[in-house]
Amino acid sequence: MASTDEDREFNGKSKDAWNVQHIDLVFDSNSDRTMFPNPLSQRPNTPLCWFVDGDDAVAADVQVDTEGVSSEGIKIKAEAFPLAGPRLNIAFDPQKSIAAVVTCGGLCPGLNTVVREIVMCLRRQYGVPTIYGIPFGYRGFQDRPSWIKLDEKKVRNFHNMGGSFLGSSRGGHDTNAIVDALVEAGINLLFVTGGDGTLRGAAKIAEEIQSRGIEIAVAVIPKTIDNDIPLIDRTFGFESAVDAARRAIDVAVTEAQGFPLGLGVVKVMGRHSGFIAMHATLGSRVVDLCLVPEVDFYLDGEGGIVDHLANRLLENGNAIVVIAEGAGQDLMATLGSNGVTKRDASGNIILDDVGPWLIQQLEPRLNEKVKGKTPFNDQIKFKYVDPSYMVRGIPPSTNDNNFCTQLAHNAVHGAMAGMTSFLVASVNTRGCYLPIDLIANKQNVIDTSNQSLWSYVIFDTHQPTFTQQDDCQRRSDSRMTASGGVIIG
Ligand SMILES: Nc1ncnc2c1ncn2[C@@H]1O[C@H](COP(=O)(O)OP(=O)(O)O)[C@@H](O)[C@H]1O
Ligand SMILES: O=P(O)(O)OC[C@H]1O[C@](O)(COP(=O)(O)O)[C@@H](O)[C@@H]1O
Ligand SMILES: [Mg+2]
Repeated sequence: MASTDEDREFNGKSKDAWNVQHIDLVFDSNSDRTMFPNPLSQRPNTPLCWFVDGDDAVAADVQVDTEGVSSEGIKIKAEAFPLAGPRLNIAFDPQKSIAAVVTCGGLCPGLNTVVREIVMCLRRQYGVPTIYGIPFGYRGFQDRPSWIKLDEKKVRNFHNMGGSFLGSSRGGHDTNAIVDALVEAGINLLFVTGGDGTLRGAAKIAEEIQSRGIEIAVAVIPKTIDNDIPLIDRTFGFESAVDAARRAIDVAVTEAQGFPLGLGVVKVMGRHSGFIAMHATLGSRVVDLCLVPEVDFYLDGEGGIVDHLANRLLENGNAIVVIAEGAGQDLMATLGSNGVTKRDASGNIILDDVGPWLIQQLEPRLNEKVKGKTPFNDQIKFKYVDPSYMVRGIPPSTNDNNFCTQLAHNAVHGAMAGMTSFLVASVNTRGCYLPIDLIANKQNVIDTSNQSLWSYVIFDTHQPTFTQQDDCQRRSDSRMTASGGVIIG
Protein backbone atom coordinates (compact mmCIF):
# COMPACT_ATOMS: atom_id res chain seq x y z
CA MET A 1 0.00 0.00 0.00
CA ALA A 2 1.00 3.61 -0.36
CA SER A 3 3.88 4.60 1.87
CA THR A 4 5.95 7.68 2.48
CA ASP A 5 9.37 8.18 0.91
CA GLU A 6 10.86 7.71 4.36
CA ASP A 7 9.12 4.35 4.66
CA ARG A 8 10.61 3.38 1.37
CA GLU A 9 14.18 3.98 2.47
CA PHE A 10 16.11 0.75 2.41
CA ASN A 11 19.62 0.49 3.77
CA GLY A 12 20.06 4.21 3.39
CA LYS A 13 18.73 4.36 -0.16
CA SER A 14 16.00 6.82 -0.98
CA LYS A 15 13.31 6.29 -3.61
CA ASP A 16 15.57 7.89 -6.25
CA ALA A 17 18.10 5.13 -5.75
CA TRP A 18 15.80 2.47 -7.20
CA ASN A 19 15.73 1.50 -10.82
CA VAL A 20 12.35 -0.20 -10.99
CA GLN A 21 12.17 -2.20 -14.20
CA HIS A 22 9.54 -0.88 -16.56
CA ILE A 23 6.84 -3.28 -17.73
CA ASP A 24 5.21 -2.36 -21.04
CA LEU A 25 1.47 -1.65 -21.03
CA VAL A 26 -1.04 -2.51 -23.71
CA PHE A 27 -2.14 1.11 -23.72
CA ASP A 28 -0.39 4.47 -23.80
CA SER A 29 0.11 5.35 -20.14
CA ASN A 30 -0.22 9.09 -20.90
CA SER A 31 -3.68 8.73 -22.43
CA ASP A 32 -6.93 9.40 -20.54
CA ARG A 33 -7.98 5.85 -20.97
CA THR A 34 -10.92 4.69 -18.87
CA MET A 35 -9.88 1.97 -16.50
CA PHE A 36 -12.26 -0.51 -14.91
CA PRO A 37 -12.63 -1.28 -11.21
CA ASN A 38 -11.18 -4.63 -10.26
CA PRO A 39 -14.23 -6.88 -9.62
CA LEU A 40 -12.40 -8.19 -6.56
CA SER A 41 -12.73 -4.72 -4.99
CA GLN A 42 -16.51 -4.81 -5.49
CA ARG A 43 -16.92 -7.85 -3.30
CA PRO A 44 -18.10 -7.16 0.24
CA ASN A 45 -15.34 -7.13 2.85
CA THR A 46 -12.40 -7.07 0.43
CA PRO A 47 -9.74 -5.07 2.25
CA LEU A 48 -7.85 -2.42 0.30
CA CYS A 49 -4.56 -3.82 1.52
CA TRP A 50 -5.08 -6.78 -0.83
CA PHE A 51 -4.26 -4.51 -3.75
CA VAL A 52 -0.79 -3.61 -4.90
CA ASP A 53 0.27 0.00 -4.96
CA GLY A 54 1.92 1.08 -8.22
CA ASP A 55 5.11 2.06 -6.37
CA ASP A 56 5.64 -1.29 -4.64
CA ALA A 57 8.66 -3.17 -5.93
CA VAL A 58 10.86 -6.13 -5.09
CA ALA A 59 14.63 -5.60 -4.73
CA ALA A 60 16.54 -7.73 -7.24
CA ASP A 61 19.42 -8.22 -4.85
CA VAL A 62 19.04 -8.31 -1.09
CA GLN A 63 22.78 -8.46 -0.56
CA VAL A 64 23.77 -4.81 -0.40
CA ASP A 65 27.09 -3.16 -1.14
CA THR A 66 26.97 -0.52 1.58
CA GLU A 67 29.83 1.40 -0.05
CA GLY A 68 27.63 1.83 -3.09
CA VAL A 69 25.82 4.63 -1.24
CA SER A 70 27.99 7.66 -0.57
CA SER A 71 27.25 10.48 1.88
CA GLU A 72 27.07 12.97 -1.04
CA GLY A 73 24.36 11.07 -2.81
CA ILE A 74 23.52 7.88 -4.53
CA LYS A 75 26.11 6.20 -6.69
CA ILE A 76 24.39 2.96 -7.54
CA LYS A 77 20.79 2.48 -8.54
CA ALA A 78 19.47 -0.74 -7.10
CA GLU A 79 17.44 -2.88 -9.48
CA ALA A 80 13.87 -3.69 -8.53
CA PHE A 81 10.86 -5.34 -10.13
CA PRO A 82 7.21 -4.28 -9.80
CA LEU A 83 5.46 -6.26 -7.07
CA ALA A 84 2.94 -8.79 -8.39
CA GLY A 85 -0.67 -8.89 -7.33
CA PRO A 86 -4.10 -7.42 -8.08
CA ARG A 87 -4.38 -3.74 -8.99
CA LEU A 88 -7.42 -1.68 -7.95
CA ASN A 89 -7.99 -0.51 -11.51
CA ILE A 90 -7.71 -2.80 -14.48
CA ALA A 91 -7.28 -2.17 -18.19
CA PHE A 92 -9.86 -4.54 -19.63
CA ASP A 93 -13.57 -5.02 -19.15
CA PRO A 94 -13.52 -8.61 -17.80
CA GLN A 95 -16.97 -9.41 -19.20
CA LYS A 96 -15.79 -8.56 -22.70
CA SER A 97 -12.41 -10.25 -22.39
CA ILE A 98 -11.32 -13.40 -24.18
CA ALA A 99 -8.28 -15.30 -22.93
CA ALA A 100 -6.04 -18.01 -24.35
CA VAL A 101 -3.57 -20.26 -22.58
CA VAL A 102 -0.83 -22.37 -24.16
CA THR A 103 1.90 -24.69 -22.84
CA CYS A 104 5.14 -24.95 -24.86
CA GLY A 105 8.48 -26.79 -24.86
CA GLY A 106 9.40 -29.79 -22.70
CA LEU A 107 6.87 -31.10 -20.22
CA CYS A 108 7.22 -30.12 -16.58
CA PRO A 109 5.43 -31.02 -13.33
CA GLY A 110 2.90 -28.28 -12.54
CA LEU A 111 1.87 -27.26 -16.08
CA ASN A 112 -1.68 -28.41 -15.46
CA THR A 113 -1.88 -26.56 -12.15
CA VAL A 114 -0.81 -23.36 -13.89
CA VAL A 115 -3.55 -23.81 -16.52
CA ARG A 116 -6.09 -24.69 -13.82
CA GLU A 117 -5.30 -21.63 -11.74
CA ILE A 118 -5.26 -19.24 -14.70
CA VAL A 119 -8.75 -20.46 -15.54
CA MET A 120 -9.95 -20.32 -11.92
CA CYS A 121 -8.60 -16.82 -11.34
CA LEU A 122 -9.93 -15.45 -14.65
CA ARG A 123 -13.38 -16.92 -14.04
CA ARG A 124 -13.84 -16.59 -10.31
CA GLN A 125 -12.01 -13.37 -9.51
CA TYR A 126 -12.60 -11.46 -12.73
CA GLY A 127 -15.58 -13.13 -14.40
CA VAL A 128 -13.91 -13.57 -17.81
CA PRO A 129 -16.42 -15.66 -19.79
CA THR A 130 -14.30 -17.20 -22.57
CA ILE A 131 -10.98 -18.99 -22.16
CA TYR A 132 -9.39 -21.09 -24.91
CA GLY A 133 -6.80 -23.80 -24.29
CA ILE A 134 -4.51 -23.99 -27.32
CA PRO A 135 -3.42 -27.58 -27.99
CA PHE A 136 0.19 -28.67 -28.56
CA GLY A 137 2.04 -25.39 -28.03
CA TYR A 138 2.56 -22.49 -30.41
CA ARG A 139 1.65 -24.47 -33.51
CA GLY A 140 -1.87 -25.01 -32.12
CA PHE A 141 -2.80 -21.38 -32.85
CA GLN A 142 -3.03 -22.28 -36.51
CA ASP A 143 -5.63 -24.99 -35.92
CA ARG A 144 -8.62 -23.09 -34.55
CA PRO A 145 -11.09 -26.03 -34.62
CA SER A 146 -8.88 -27.86 -32.11
CA TRP A 147 -8.98 -25.11 -29.48
CA ILE A 148 -10.55 -26.25 -26.23
CA LYS A 149 -12.97 -24.11 -24.20
CA LEU A 150 -11.85 -24.16 -20.58
CA ASP A 151 -13.98 -23.55 -17.50
CA GLU A 152 -13.89 -24.37 -13.77
CA LYS A 153 -15.46 -27.78 -14.26
CA LYS A 154 -13.06 -28.84 -16.99
CA VAL A 155 -9.89 -27.91 -15.09
CA ARG A 156 -11.01 -28.96 -11.60
CA ASN A 157 -8.79 -32.06 -11.30
CA PHE A 158 -5.91 -30.81 -13.42
CA HIS A 159 -3.52 -30.25 -10.51
CA ASN A 160 -3.21 -33.98 -9.81
CA MET A 161 -2.03 -34.79 -13.32
CA GLY A 162 1.52 -34.82 -14.68
CA GLY A 163 2.31 -33.57 -18.19
CA SER A 164 0.08 -31.09 -19.94
CA PHE A 165 -3.59 -31.70 -20.58
CA LEU A 166 -3.32 -29.25 -23.48
CA GLY A 167 -0.24 -30.95 -24.90
CA SER A 168 2.99 -29.21 -25.89
CA SER A 169 5.46 -29.12 -28.77
CA ARG A 170 8.84 -27.96 -29.92
CA GLY A 171 9.16 -25.85 -33.09
CA GLY A 172 6.13 -24.59 -35.02
CA HIS A 173 6.35 -20.96 -33.91
CA ASP A 174 5.07 -18.55 -36.57
CA THR A 175 4.78 -15.06 -35.11
CA ASN A 176 2.50 -13.57 -37.75
CA ALA A 177 0.19 -16.57 -37.89
CA ILE A 178 -0.11 -16.55 -34.08
CA VAL A 179 -0.96 -12.83 -33.93
CA ASP A 180 -3.43 -13.22 -36.82
CA ALA A 181 -5.15 -16.04 -34.92
CA LEU A 182 -5.32 -13.97 -31.72
CA VAL A 183 -6.86 -11.03 -33.56
CA GLU A 184 -9.34 -13.19 -35.45
CA ALA A 185 -10.59 -14.80 -32.23
CA GLY A 186 -10.76 -11.44 -30.41
CA ILE A 187 -8.32 -12.57 -27.74
CA ASN A 188 -7.00 -9.79 -25.48
CA LEU A 189 -5.27 -11.89 -22.78
CA LEU A 190 -2.58 -14.40 -23.74
CA PHE A 191 -0.97 -16.67 -21.14
CA VAL A 192 2.07 -18.65 -22.23
CA THR A 193 3.94 -21.12 -20.10
CA GLY A 194 7.30 -22.47 -21.22
CA GLY A 195 11.06 -22.24 -20.91
CA ASP A 196 13.77 -20.13 -22.51
CA GLY A 197 12.69 -20.91 -26.09
CA THR A 198 9.07 -20.10 -25.26
CA LEU A 199 10.15 -16.77 -23.76
CA ARG A 200 11.92 -15.80 -26.96
CA GLY A 201 8.80 -16.76 -28.91
CA ALA A 202 6.55 -14.75 -26.56
CA ALA A 203 8.83 -11.69 -26.91
CA LYS A 204 8.35 -11.84 -30.69
CA ILE A 205 4.56 -12.16 -30.33
CA ALA A 206 4.43 -9.17 -27.97
CA GLU A 207 6.62 -7.12 -30.33
CA GLU A 208 4.39 -7.92 -33.32
CA ILE A 209 1.27 -7.04 -31.29
CA GLN A 210 2.80 -3.71 -30.31
CA SER A 211 3.85 -2.94 -33.88
CA ARG A 212 0.28 -3.58 -35.06
CA GLY A 213 -0.98 -1.18 -32.36
CA ILE A 214 -3.42 -3.66 -30.85
CA GLU A 215 -4.19 -4.28 -27.19
CA ILE A 216 -3.35 -7.85 -26.27
CA ALA A 217 -1.55 -8.56 -23.01
CA VAL A 218 1.16 -11.26 -23.22
CA ALA A 219 2.06 -12.90 -19.90
CA VAL A 220 4.63 -15.69 -19.48
CA ILE A 221 4.80 -18.14 -16.61
CA PRO A 222 8.35 -19.55 -16.84
CA LYS A 223 8.60 -23.35 -16.64
CA THR A 224 11.48 -25.76 -16.84
CA ILE A 225 12.76 -28.62 -14.72
CA ASP A 226 16.29 -27.42 -15.59
CA ASN A 227 15.84 -24.20 -13.54
CA ASP A 228 17.90 -22.38 -16.18
CA ILE A 229 16.00 -19.06 -16.18
CA PRO A 230 18.16 -16.29 -14.69
CA LEU A 231 17.36 -13.77 -11.93
CA ILE A 232 14.41 -15.63 -10.47
CA ASP A 233 14.35 -17.79 -7.33
CA ARG A 234 13.40 -20.98 -9.15
CA THR A 235 11.11 -22.32 -11.84
CA PHE A 236 8.09 -24.46 -10.99
CA GLY A 237 8.64 -28.19 -11.54
CA PHE A 238 12.32 -28.01 -10.62
CA GLU A 239 11.76 -29.14 -7.04
CA SER A 240 9.59 -32.08 -8.16
CA ALA A 241 12.27 -33.14 -10.67
CA VAL A 242 15.00 -32.96 -8.01
CA ASP A 243 13.01 -35.24 -5.71
CA ALA A 244 12.53 -37.76 -8.51
CA ALA A 245 16.23 -37.59 -9.43
CA ARG A 246 17.15 -38.21 -5.80
CA ARG A 247 14.99 -41.33 -5.79
CA ALA A 248 16.92 -42.56 -8.85
CA ILE A 249 20.17 -42.00 -6.95
CA ASP A 250 18.75 -44.05 -4.04
CA VAL A 251 18.21 -46.95 -6.47
CA ALA A 252 21.79 -46.68 -7.75
CA VAL A 253 23.08 -46.62 -4.17
CA THR A 254 21.14 -49.80 -3.32
CA GLU A 255 22.49 -51.57 -6.39
CA ALA A 256 26.07 -50.37 -6.01
CA GLN A 257 26.19 -51.32 -2.35
CA GLY A 258 24.80 -54.76 -3.15
CA PHE A 259 27.94 -55.91 -5.03
CA PRO A 260 31.70 -55.81 -4.46
CA LEU A 261 33.15 -52.79 -6.27
CA GLY A 262 29.70 -51.64 -7.37
CA LEU A 263 29.82 -48.32 -9.21
CA GLY A 264 26.44 -46.59 -9.59
CA VAL A 265 26.19 -44.03 -12.41
CA VAL A 266 23.08 -41.88 -12.61
CA LYS A 267 22.44 -39.54 -15.54
CA VAL A 268 19.84 -36.83 -15.03
CA MET A 269 18.38 -34.13 -17.29
CA GLY A 270 19.96 -30.68 -17.44
CA ARG A 271 21.37 -29.64 -20.78
CA HIS A 272 23.10 -26.34 -20.00
CA SER A 273 22.67 -26.13 -16.24
CA GLY A 274 23.36 -28.84 -13.68
CA PHE A 275 20.91 -27.76 -11.00
CA ILE A 276 19.00 -31.06 -10.90
CA ALA A 277 22.27 -33.03 -10.58
CA MET A 278 23.62 -30.67 -7.91
CA HIS A 279 20.49 -30.54 -5.75
CA ALA A 280 19.81 -34.28 -6.00
CA THR A 281 23.46 -34.97 -5.11
CA LEU A 282 23.21 -32.78 -2.04
CA GLY A 283 19.91 -34.40 -1.08
CA SER A 284 21.40 -37.86 -1.36
CA ARG A 285 24.64 -37.12 0.56
CA VAL A 286 26.34 -40.38 -0.47
CA VAL A 287 27.45 -39.32 -3.93
CA ASP A 288 31.20 -39.47 -4.70
CA LEU A 289 31.27 -37.47 -7.91
CA CYS A 290 28.83 -34.95 -9.39
CA LEU A 291 29.50 -33.75 -12.94
CA VAL A 292 27.69 -30.72 -14.37
CA PRO A 293 27.91 -28.72 -17.62
CA GLU A 294 29.27 -25.70 -15.77
CA VAL A 295 32.50 -27.45 -14.71
CA ASP A 296 34.94 -29.00 -17.20
CA PHE A 297 36.55 -32.20 -15.94
CA TYR A 298 39.23 -34.62 -17.11
CA LEU A 299 39.72 -38.35 -16.69
CA ASP A 300 43.39 -39.20 -16.17
CA GLY A 301 46.25 -38.00 -14.03
CA GLU A 302 46.45 -36.08 -10.79
CA GLY A 303 43.17 -34.42 -9.89
CA GLY A 304 41.30 -36.43 -12.54
CA ILE A 305 38.10 -38.38 -11.92
CA VAL A 306 39.65 -41.84 -12.47
CA ASP A 307 42.05 -41.58 -9.51
CA HIS A 308 39.30 -40.13 -7.33
CA LEU A 309 36.83 -42.92 -8.11
CA ALA A 310 39.46 -45.66 -7.77
CA ASN A 311 40.31 -44.36 -4.31
CA ARG A 312 36.65 -44.24 -3.27
CA LEU A 313 35.96 -47.73 -4.62
CA LEU A 314 38.92 -49.18 -2.74
CA GLU A 315 38.10 -47.27 0.47
CA ASN A 316 34.35 -47.94 0.60
CA GLY A 317 33.83 -50.92 -1.68
CA ASN A 318 31.45 -48.94 -3.89
CA ALA A 319 30.94 -45.45 -5.34
CA ILE A 320 28.24 -43.26 -6.88
CA VAL A 321 28.51 -40.84 -9.81
CA VAL A 322 25.78 -38.37 -10.76
CA ILE A 323 26.12 -36.72 -14.15
CA ALA A 324 23.98 -34.06 -15.82
CA GLU A 325 23.24 -34.81 -19.47
CA GLY A 326 25.05 -31.64 -20.61
CA ALA A 327 28.28 -32.40 -18.72
CA GLY A 328 31.45 -33.51 -20.51
CA GLN A 329 30.25 -32.61 -24.01
CA ASP A 330 33.56 -30.92 -24.93
CA LEU A 331 35.57 -33.84 -23.59
CA MET A 332 33.45 -36.28 -25.58
CA ALA A 333 34.11 -34.26 -28.71
CA THR A 334 37.86 -34.26 -28.00
CA LEU A 335 37.96 -38.00 -27.45
CA GLY A 336 36.00 -38.62 -30.58
CA SER A 337 32.36 -38.04 -31.44
CA ASN A 338 30.67 -38.31 -34.82
CA GLY A 339 31.05 -34.53 -35.29
CA VAL A 340 27.48 -34.04 -36.50
CA THR A 341 25.42 -31.48 -34.58
CA LYS A 342 21.77 -32.51 -34.50
CA ARG A 343 19.05 -30.12 -33.40
CA ASP A 344 15.44 -30.59 -32.32
CA ALA A 345 12.51 -28.76 -33.94
CA SER A 346 13.07 -25.73 -31.67
CA GLY A 347 16.75 -25.51 -32.56
CA ASN A 348 18.04 -26.99 -29.28
CA ILE A 349 21.21 -29.05 -29.78
CA ILE A 350 20.58 -32.78 -29.26
CA LEU A 351 23.41 -33.77 -26.95
CA ASP A 352 25.61 -36.85 -27.23
CA ASP A 353 24.64 -39.42 -24.59
CA VAL A 354 27.17 -38.85 -21.86
CA GLY A 355 26.11 -41.72 -19.52
CA PRO A 356 27.13 -44.78 -21.60
CA TRP A 357 30.15 -42.84 -22.90
CA LEU A 358 31.39 -42.20 -19.37
CA ILE A 359 31.03 -45.87 -18.42
CA GLN A 360 32.89 -46.89 -21.57
CA GLN A 361 35.75 -44.55 -20.63
CA LEU A 362 35.85 -45.53 -16.95
CA GLU A 363 35.60 -49.30 -17.26
CA PRO A 364 39.12 -50.16 -18.56
CA ARG A 365 40.78 -47.37 -16.59
CA LEU A 366 39.22 -48.27 -13.23
CA ASN A 367 39.68 -52.02 -13.67
CA GLU A 368 43.36 -51.35 -14.28
CA LYS A 369 43.58 -49.24 -11.11
CA VAL A 370 41.90 -51.80 -8.82
CA LYS A 371 43.63 -54.84 -10.30
CA GLY A 372 45.04 -57.13 -7.58
CA LYS A 373 43.90 -54.80 -4.81
CA THR A 374 40.85 -56.75 -3.57
CA PRO A 375 40.81 -60.28 -2.02
CA PHE A 376 38.81 -61.78 -4.92
CA ASN A 377 40.43 -59.60 -7.56
CA ASP A 378 37.02 -58.12 -8.39
CA GLN A 379 36.14 -56.16 -11.52
CA ILE A 380 34.00 -53.01 -11.27
CA LYS A 381 30.23 -53.73 -11.49
CA PHE A 382 28.62 -50.78 -13.25
CA LYS A 383 25.01 -50.10 -12.25
CA TYR A 384 23.69 -47.52 -14.70
CA VAL A 385 20.45 -45.68 -13.91
CA ASP A 386 18.96 -43.24 -16.43
CA PRO A 387 15.66 -42.02 -14.94
CA SER A 388 15.09 -40.08 -18.18
CA TYR A 389 11.50 -38.74 -18.33
CA MET A 390 10.72 -40.20 -14.89
CA VAL A 391 11.97 -36.93 -13.37
CA ARG A 392 9.62 -34.93 -15.58
CA GLY A 393 6.42 -36.80 -16.45
CA ILE A 394 5.12 -36.75 -12.88
CA PRO A 395 2.60 -34.69 -10.90
CA PRO A 396 4.08 -31.72 -9.03
CA SER A 397 5.16 -31.83 -5.39
CA THR A 398 2.87 -30.04 -2.94
CA ASN A 399 5.25 -27.12 -2.76
CA ASP A 400 5.48 -26.83 -6.56
CA ASN A 401 1.70 -27.07 -6.76
CA ASN A 402 1.27 -24.14 -4.38
CA PHE A 403 3.97 -22.18 -6.20
CA CYS A 404 2.12 -22.70 -9.51
CA THR A 405 -1.02 -21.23 -7.96
CA GLN A 406 0.82 -18.09 -6.90
CA LEU A 407 2.45 -17.67 -10.33
CA ALA A 408 -0.76 -18.27 -12.29
CA HIS A 409 -2.84 -15.84 -10.22
CA ASN A 410 -0.16 -13.17 -10.41
CA ALA A 411 0.04 -13.62 -14.19
CA VAL A 412 -3.72 -13.01 -14.41
CA HIS A 413 -3.52 -9.91 -12.17
CA GLY A 414 -0.70 -8.43 -14.29
CA ALA A 415 -2.44 -9.07 -17.60
CA MET A 416 -5.79 -7.70 -16.35
CA ALA A 417 -3.96 -4.55 -15.22
CA GLY A 418 -2.81 -4.08 -18.81
CA MET A 419 0.80 -5.19 -18.45
CA THR A 420 2.34 -6.98 -21.40
CA SER A 421 5.55 -8.68 -22.50
CA PHE A 422 6.27 -9.69 -18.93
CA LEU A 423 7.01 -12.81 -17.01
CA VAL A 424 5.83 -13.55 -13.53
CA ALA A 425 8.24 -14.97 -11.00
CA SER A 426 9.42 -15.08 -7.43
CA VAL A 427 12.51 -12.99 -6.67
CA ASN A 428 13.83 -13.08 -3.14
CA THR A 429 10.64 -14.96 -2.19
CA ARG A 430 8.30 -12.18 -3.44
CA GLY A 431 6.06 -12.44 -6.48
CA CYS A 432 6.96 -9.81 -9.08
CA TYR A 433 6.90 -8.93 -12.78
CA LEU A 434 9.99 -8.90 -15.01
CA PRO A 435 10.24 -7.60 -18.58
CA ILE A 436 10.76 -10.55 -20.94
CA ASP A 437 13.64 -8.73 -22.67
CA LEU A 438 15.65 -8.78 -19.47
CA ILE A 439 15.65 -12.57 -19.42
CA ALA A 440 15.16 -13.76 -23.00
CA ASN A 441 18.77 -14.44 -24.05
CA LYS A 442 20.35 -15.28 -20.73
CA GLN A 443 20.88 -18.54 -18.96
CA ASN A 444 20.92 -19.37 -15.28
CA VAL A 445 23.92 -21.54 -14.44
CA ILE A 446 25.33 -22.89 -11.20
CA ASP A 447 27.47 -20.34 -9.43
CA THR A 448 30.69 -22.26 -8.88
CA SER A 449 32.44 -19.46 -7.00
CA ASN A 450 33.10 -20.13 -3.36
CA GLN A 451 30.07 -19.26 -1.30
CA SER A 452 27.54 -21.24 -3.25
CA LEU A 453 25.80 -24.58 -2.97
CA TRP A 454 28.44 -25.94 -5.35
CA SER A 455 31.05 -25.66 -2.57
CA TYR A 456 28.92 -28.08 -0.51
CA VAL A 457 29.03 -30.54 -3.39
CA ILE A 458 32.83 -30.40 -3.34
CA PHE A 459 32.77 -30.78 0.45
CA ASP A 460 30.28 -33.66 0.43
CA THR A 461 31.78 -35.70 -2.42
CA HIS A 462 35.49 -34.91 -1.80
CA GLN A 463 35.72 -34.73 -5.58
CA PRO A 464 38.45 -32.75 -7.39
CA THR A 465 37.46 -29.12 -7.84
CA PHE A 466 38.68 -28.75 -11.45
CA THR A 467 38.97 -25.07 -10.62
CA GLN A 468 41.94 -22.75 -11.14
CA GLN A 469 42.30 -19.20 -9.83
CA ASP A 470 41.55 -17.85 -13.34
CA ASP A 471 38.28 -19.78 -13.38
CA CYS A 472 37.18 -18.06 -10.16
CA GLN A 473 37.68 -14.69 -11.81
CA ARG A 474 35.94 -15.80 -15.01
CA ARG A 475 33.04 -17.23 -13.06
CA SER A 476 32.64 -14.25 -10.76
CA ASP A 477 32.61 -11.98 -13.84
CA SER A 478 29.66 -13.92 -15.24
CA ARG A 479 27.69 -14.15 -12.01
CA MET A 480 24.01 -13.31 -11.97
CA THR A 481 23.00 -9.75 -11.24
CA ALA A 482 19.83 -7.96 -12.23
CA SER A 483 21.43 -6.78 -15.44
CA GLY A 484 23.87 -9.69 -15.72
CA GLY A 485 23.47 -13.38 -16.41
CA VAL A 486 25.26 -15.51 -18.90
CA ILE A 487 24.41 -14.42 -22.41
CA ILE A 488 23.52 -17.24 -24.77
CA GLY A 489 22.73 -17.61 -28.47
N1 LIG B 1 14.10 -17.74 -30.95
C1 LIG B 1 12.83 -18.16 -31.02
N2 LIG B 1 11.90 -17.42 -31.65
C2 LIG B 1 10.61 -17.83 -31.71
N3 LIG B 1 10.15 -18.97 -31.15
C3 LIG B 1 11.04 -19.74 -30.51
C4 LIG B 1 12.41 -19.40 -30.39
N4 LIG B 1 13.04 -20.36 -29.69
C5 LIG B 1 12.10 -21.28 -29.40
N5 LIG B 1 10.90 -20.91 -29.87
C6 LIG B 1 9.65 -21.66 -29.77
O1 LIG B 1 9.30 -21.85 -28.40
C7 LIG B 1 8.74 -23.14 -28.22
C8 LIG B 1 9.42 -23.84 -27.08
O2 LIG B 1 10.85 -23.82 -27.23
P1 LIG B 1 11.77 -25.00 -26.69
O3 LIG B 1 13.17 -24.55 -26.79
O4 LIG B 1 11.41 -26.25 -27.36
O5 LIG B 1 11.32 -25.20 -25.18
P2 LIG B 1 11.43 -24.31 -23.88
O6 LIG B 1 10.54 -23.15 -24.05
O7 LIG B 1 10.99 -25.21 -22.83
O8 LIG B 1 12.88 -23.91 -23.77
C9 LIG B 1 8.82 -23.86 -29.53
O9 LIG B 1 7.52 -23.88 -30.13
C10 LIG B 1 9.79 -23.04 -30.35
O10 LIG B 1 9.48 -23.04 -31.73
O1 LIG C 1 13.09 -35.06 -25.07
P1 LIG C 1 12.75 -33.63 -25.08
O2 LIG C 1 11.31 -33.34 -24.97
O3 LIG C 1 13.37 -32.91 -26.21
O4 LIG C 1 13.31 -33.00 -23.76
C1 LIG C 1 14.60 -33.13 -23.28
C2 LIG C 1 15.02 -31.85 -22.58
O5 LIG C 1 13.95 -31.21 -21.93
C3 LIG C 1 14.34 -30.81 -20.61
O6 LIG C 1 13.75 -31.71 -19.72
C4 LIG C 1 13.84 -29.43 -20.29
O7 LIG C 1 14.19 -28.53 -21.29
P2 LIG C 1 13.21 -27.32 -21.70
O8 LIG C 1 12.93 -26.59 -20.43
O9 LIG C 1 13.98 -26.51 -22.68
O10 LIG C 1 11.98 -27.90 -22.27
C5 LIG C 1 15.86 -30.95 -20.62
O11 LIG C 1 16.37 -31.23 -19.36
C6 LIG C 1 16.07 -32.08 -21.58
O12 LIG C 1 17.31 -32.01 -22.19
MG1 LIG D 1 14.75 -24.64 -23.08
